[in-house]
Amino acid sequence: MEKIVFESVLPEVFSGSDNIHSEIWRQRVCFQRGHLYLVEAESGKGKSTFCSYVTGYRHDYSGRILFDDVDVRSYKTGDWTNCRISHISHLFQELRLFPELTAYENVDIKNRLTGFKTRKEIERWFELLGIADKINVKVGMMSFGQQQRVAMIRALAQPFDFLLADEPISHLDEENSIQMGDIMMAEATRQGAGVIVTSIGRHIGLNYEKVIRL
Ligand SMILES: Nc1ncnc2c1ncn2[C@@H]1O[C@H](COP(=O)(O)OP(=O)(O)OP(=O)(O)O)[C@@H](O)[C@H]1O
Repeated sequence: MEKIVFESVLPEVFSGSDNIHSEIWRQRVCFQRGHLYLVEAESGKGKSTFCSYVTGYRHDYSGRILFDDVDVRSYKTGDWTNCRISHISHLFQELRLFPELTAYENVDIKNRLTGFKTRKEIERWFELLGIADKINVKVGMMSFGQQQRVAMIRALAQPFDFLLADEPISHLDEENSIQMGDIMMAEATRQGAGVIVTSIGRHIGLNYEKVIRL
């Protein structure tokens, strides 16, 4: 997939509001593969809603969302499944890890769908993110910041054309944020993928090509 286009999209929840000043809602915006975007907004403006539309978990909007000129309203369940396995990866704001599985199992359960990364490569990410000692610990026993790092590793353990990172560093210190940004961009560059980071204010210091106010 080369591009994602939002055309006059407006979430139903905002349909009664005349007071919308957004560079995405009701506008035309094109996200291109291989480019890096920051979507900034205050709480409640719809960052998670935006991600849910791109990943097909929600469809409560007017307007059109196009993947390479195809309106995603025509997508069937199988199309969305294929998309999530091989084209769009999503780091959820609320992570959605399985607390009863270990950190490694959480990554492996995704990686096994495509066999994209070797165990060695995954272990290397755990090392780089400073949680190698937690690899066999149940996620329910880890801090939120540690879980955030596991969720990023899981998001990277698949092929993708676009990566959506919803508030990826909300619980990380400066050093880990930088490391997370480096790892994320290294993998995105390797795959030639587009990256869309959302932020409420504090964000990873990357060379964003476009900053969009939601
Ligand atoms: N599943 C849903 N169905 C319908 N409306 C929703 C749903 N989830 C959130 N909303 C509404 O959409 C609006 C935007 O919410 P959203 O969670 O996308 O904001 P956000 O910018 O991600 O906020 P935050 O930074 O606080 O997480 C809110 O008014 C919210 O009530």
